[in-house]
Amino acid sequence: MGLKLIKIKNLEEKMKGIYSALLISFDENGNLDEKGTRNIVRYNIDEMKVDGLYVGGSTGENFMISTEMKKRIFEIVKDEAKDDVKLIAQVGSINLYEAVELGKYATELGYDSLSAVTPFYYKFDFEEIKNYYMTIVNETNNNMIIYSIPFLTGVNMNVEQFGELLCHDKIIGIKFTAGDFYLLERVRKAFPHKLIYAGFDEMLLPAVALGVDGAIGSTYNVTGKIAREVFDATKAGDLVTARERQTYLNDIIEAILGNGLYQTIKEILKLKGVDAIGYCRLPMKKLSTKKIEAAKEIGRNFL
Ligand SMILES: CC(=O)N[C@H](C=O)[C@@H](O)[C@H](O)[C@H](O)CO
Ligand SMILES: CC(=O)C(=O)O
Repeated sequence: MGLKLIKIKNLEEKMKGIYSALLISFDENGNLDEKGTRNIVRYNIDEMKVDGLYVGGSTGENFMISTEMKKRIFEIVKDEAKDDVKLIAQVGSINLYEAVELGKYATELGYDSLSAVTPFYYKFDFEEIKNYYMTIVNETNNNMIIYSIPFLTGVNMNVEQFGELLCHDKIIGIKFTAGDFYLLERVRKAFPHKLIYAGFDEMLLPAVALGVDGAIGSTYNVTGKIAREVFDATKAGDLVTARERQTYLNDIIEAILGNGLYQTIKEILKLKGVDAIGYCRLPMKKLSTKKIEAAKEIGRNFL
């Protein structure tokens, strides 16, 4: 094996596993609750036993906050997590200058890899998308994980296009948040040494069956241990256990989605004793008193 391949394989080994897409605590006026956010970080590491944190994702309400606040979040999460777990900083933005600035910032803080959502809103063509990733990688010299989430961005890439990005050494993987398992399998086969993370928690089992290296999800902030059971059982070929655990996980996810995704997970964290304020940023709404009660009920019943 060539030296380069060994290096890539070592990195891939280290970055595998279950990552929470980190929730951030905000107060009622949308200010960052730093102490609460630190407590969520600790809960993920100490109680959910995750292998890593994905910071600044959809779950981090990242697209609704200022550059300065994004930087502060990267800073306090690194300060709290230290080197306990792997850290991925999602820096993607349709303002490429912001993405580069954040990428440099997170790289200096010591984040293990960057990730960037495919640029969205305008219909960027593939040449533009490729230029976006190459710019971030070249300016930061950090690793990059492509964040593909077509149901929110409208950006669909095919195997050839993923391949054009993944052939770059620094582009180490994909966070694949889609239900297109044919595409997932084709990418897996074409790039056996790249990292693929499953993005939909409710479809973890089939993604692991197809050979993903890890998973990044919002619900793992509170279901991390169940996710690991699904992951391990599927890998071990124990499909009876894997399905039973995925079904249990999906009962929880269905209830959470029905009550308000991020708001409900934040309420469950509080129920679990995590001292965080736990509002979401506008325009995301507050839970009604009834829904707060329902969120607690989900936590009490399942977790
Ligand atoms: C938009 C969003 O939050 N996506 C997450 C990951 O990509 C998932 O973890 C989902 O939240 C989860 O699978 C529930 O649908
Ligand atoms: C993985 C996910 O939920 C996120 O982007 O935050």
